Amino acid sequence: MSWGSCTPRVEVDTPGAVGEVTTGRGRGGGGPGGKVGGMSETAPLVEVSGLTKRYGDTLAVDSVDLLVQPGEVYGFLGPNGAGKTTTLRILTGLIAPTSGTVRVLGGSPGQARVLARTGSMIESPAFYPYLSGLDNLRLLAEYADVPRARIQKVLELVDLTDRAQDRFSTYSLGMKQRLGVAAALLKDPELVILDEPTNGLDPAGMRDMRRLIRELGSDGRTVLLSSHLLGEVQQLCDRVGIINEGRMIAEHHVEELRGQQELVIRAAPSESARSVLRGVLGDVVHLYDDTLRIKVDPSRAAEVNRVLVEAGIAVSELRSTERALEDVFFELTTTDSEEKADDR
Ligand SMILES: Nc1ncnc2c1ncn2[C@@H]1O[C@H](COP(=O)(O)OP(=O)(O)OP(=O)(O)O)[C@@H](O)[C@H]1O
Repeated sequence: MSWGSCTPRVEVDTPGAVGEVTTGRGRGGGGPGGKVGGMSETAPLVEVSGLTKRYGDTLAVDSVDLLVQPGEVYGFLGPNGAGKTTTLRILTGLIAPTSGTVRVLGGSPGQARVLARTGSMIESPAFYPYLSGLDNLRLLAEYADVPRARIQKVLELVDLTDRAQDRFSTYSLGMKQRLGVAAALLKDPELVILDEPTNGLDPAGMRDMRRLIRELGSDGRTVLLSSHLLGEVQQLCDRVGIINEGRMIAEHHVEELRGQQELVIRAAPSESARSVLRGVLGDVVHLYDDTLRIKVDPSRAAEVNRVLVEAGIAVSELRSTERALEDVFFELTTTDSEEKADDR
């Protein structure tokens, strides 16, 4: 867990790693009259270019580019081990990248003036178990020079006021996570970075956390969160970056991803149908089990039907569908989608 500048217990595997990771290229960084480091109001809050992190032979993050714009809720989506936490740890100054350019709020990650405007929860919250939630927050507030009145405010925000006097060790996982978010919000940050905030929570805990994140987003704050849950990102985020094996494989508005329509066809023999349609439409045609999925405008349904019928193929079903983010992710992270057809 990281609180940016207000934690006494940050996890740093490269001491002094912060601050020296930018080249000063910064699209939003150089001009006068901005918020932090001369950053203008409309400049991206997070700018990452060619970010790479290597651990020995493991390439945890591989040439990642990422822009997070002010006021958006950005979802960083990927399976376990994709490189999400490593990227977020770099953005919060906990570790240094091997190479690449990183600017956060117009400055370098980990710079005091950047940390003062960033709240983060990376991995599991780490609090003193024998202290109450309130006392844990008091310690952090003192460390970060935050007025005590703010503590009550953040406890209300995360709906923990009633349990604030109880020991941290008695909290449920959901409450622990919410206290983590409360700590991240202590400094009233412009940018909130949350690593898998619903991880390990039961359905009620997930619901509460999502509600909280929505509130943060609608409050004008910029939120960057990671998740391996497609539905979650779909519900919460404006834009999503999809990362797999360290590489960013797509970055889209959620609506763009979800909104892409396709035709779903059942036809026999299905292999022949795929060959015929690929001959006409190219590699937008995919066969999963015995179902063909074609990424074309649904208005081409009649044409597709005619092509198949003229080739002597019997069409038993032809409909258009909006792709779920899950389908998009599956496709993007599958090198040969037909080989993996059995998984569907
Ligand atoms: N300190 C480290 N030393 C060696 N390898 C590491 C270290 N931290 C991460 N890795 C490796 O880097 C890769 C990316 O890990 P990372 O934790 O960033 O993935 P993730 O997308 O956050 O996964 P998860 O959802 O499981 O947390 C993995 O192969 C991981 O084993």
